[in-house]
Amino acid sequence: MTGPADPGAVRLTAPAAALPAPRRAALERAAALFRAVPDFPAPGVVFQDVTPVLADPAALRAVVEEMIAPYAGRFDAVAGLDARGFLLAGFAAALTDTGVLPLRKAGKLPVTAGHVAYELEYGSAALEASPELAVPGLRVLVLDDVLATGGTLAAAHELIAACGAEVAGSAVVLEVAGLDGRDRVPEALALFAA
Ligand SMILES: O=P(O)(O)OC[C@H]1O[C@H](OP(=O)(O)OP(=O)(O)O)[C@H](O)[C@@H]1O
Ligand SMILES: Nc1ncnc2[nH]cnc12
Repeated sequence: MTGPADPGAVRLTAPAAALPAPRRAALERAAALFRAVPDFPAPGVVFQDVTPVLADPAALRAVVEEMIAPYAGRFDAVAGLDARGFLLAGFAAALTDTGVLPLRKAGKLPVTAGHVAYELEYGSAALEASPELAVPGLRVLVLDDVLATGGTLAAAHELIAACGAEVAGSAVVLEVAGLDGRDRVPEALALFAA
């Protein structure tokens, strides 16, 4: 059972709240699918696991379509952030006839065009991009599952700019409250909050 006292409770946030009833129902269903995992990957962290949402066909489609809707016609490629962002970006690219640009954790790509280090809730990391991102003026939509401290998304924005491309917009499935991620990327769309 969820409620205000449940630290893992997920709620649908605006602008999705203003949607037609069937779409809103699909998103409400998605909200109920998140799995909150206490003390993962470190004590005190309530990890918001989006995997059950990705495994549900109706929820997955509703979520991805809502993430890309505000940016329709305004991006040339979709960047997915390592690792769950890859899955969202692949679906979004297929829906919009665009390509995928994986922004990977450092050391995974054979050839890199940029490298940006950052901090997150439970450690530090770095993102790298392939040379396909280094196209001046390329308009890139950035997708990820979770916005927490905002370190990852801010690093992605920095990496895209450093490669000469442009951030067309950013969207995450869920924003974790209380970690000030919104302060770092105020323009990012978040469909849900916890
Ligand atoms: O807003 P932030 O504090 O930067 O946190 C958000 C990031 O943290 C999680 O990934 P994680 O780095 O754990 O990587 P993973 O996909 O390899 O699990 C999540 O998928 C986001 O990418
Ligand atoms: N609480 C959290 N849940 C999922 N991903 C995260 N990344 C950073 N904090 C997170």
